[in-house]
Amino acid sequence: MPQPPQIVVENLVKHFTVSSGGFLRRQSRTVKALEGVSFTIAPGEVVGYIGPNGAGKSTTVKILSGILVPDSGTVLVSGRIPWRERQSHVAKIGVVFGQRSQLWWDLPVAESFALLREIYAVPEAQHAQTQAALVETLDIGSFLTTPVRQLSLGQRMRCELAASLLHRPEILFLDEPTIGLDAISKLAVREFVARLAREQGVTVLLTTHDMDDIEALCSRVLVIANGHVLSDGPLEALRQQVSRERWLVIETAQTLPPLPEGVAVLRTEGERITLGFDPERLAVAELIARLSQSMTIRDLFVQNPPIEEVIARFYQAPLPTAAP
Ligand SMILES: Nc1ncnc2c1ncn2[C@@H]1O[C@H](COP(=O)(O)OP(=O)(O)OP(=O)(O)O)[C@@H](O)[C@H]1O
Repeated sequence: MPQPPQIVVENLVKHFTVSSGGFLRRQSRTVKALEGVSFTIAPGEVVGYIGPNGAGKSTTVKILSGILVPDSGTVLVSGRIPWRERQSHVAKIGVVFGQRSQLWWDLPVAESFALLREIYAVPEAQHAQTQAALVETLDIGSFLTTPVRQLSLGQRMRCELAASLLHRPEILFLDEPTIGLDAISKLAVREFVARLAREQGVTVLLTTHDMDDIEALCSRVLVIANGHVLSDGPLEALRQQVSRERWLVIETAQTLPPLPEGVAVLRTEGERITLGFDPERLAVAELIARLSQSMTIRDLFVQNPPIEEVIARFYQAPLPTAAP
């Protein structure tokens, strides 16, 4: 039986009024950050929340975590209205904003952790146990006594993750958790989040511009643009919605013969040529056979277009017109 949703968002609307101009010619305009956003998330799901800059992602996360109040619409997180029941709500959620720190800049990491224990009123024994487990899995033991401002970004992000989980939340909101990290730190963060969801059933809503984060972690992706949800489903479904195109990459020292209709050269790098084609119009075996008739191919492989390209095309597609 499907589980009842843990997060229910219905018709969320949030507008901001921003003033511009000088003291005398002051003007104000309305920024429509969210224009009727709805979705549900089941317990234990790991959902990617993606969209171009300014789409409304952070605004959604701020409302879900009780920081912002929407103009209209309803939100229930484990049956709670986040901005009404803020205290009991924050005790059950963890939040990491990659661009901001929840740690005290001048204090050693361990002291920040101790302060968080007090803020969340976590019993000492439970705190010690959770902290020990987090220190081990995130490998942050060697800099617990270092002031936060002296940590590298990768070290700090691992501490942020630990800080957000010390009170054992059932839901984790991650806003750009891998931004600016090197490849190894990104992998460490991804692996940690995957384990958290798998082993402890923590629900994760992950906002990111990094498609590798999405591919590594999310069984489902919500796409938002201009305050509207444009798509909701597995990444593969999104790919198919945008294009059936596949790529044939060939290596050859020769020049290409005239190509069959519907096949295009996408890029040429030295002796490596990437062709785009629609497998429903022309089967890959047929394409290879036709090319091989008039040239020698040294190596070849077929691949899907990188997900970044798929998403970029999706963002460029015409947006639904807003209701007047
Ligand atoms: N406090 C605010 N005051 C005025 N406008 C705001 C405020 N917060 C957000 N906005 C505007 O609302 C829109 C949505 O912003 P939001 O931060 O939710 O986007 P985002 O999808 O998180 O973008 P990014 O990927 O760039 O982080 C933007 O146009 C932004 O400028």
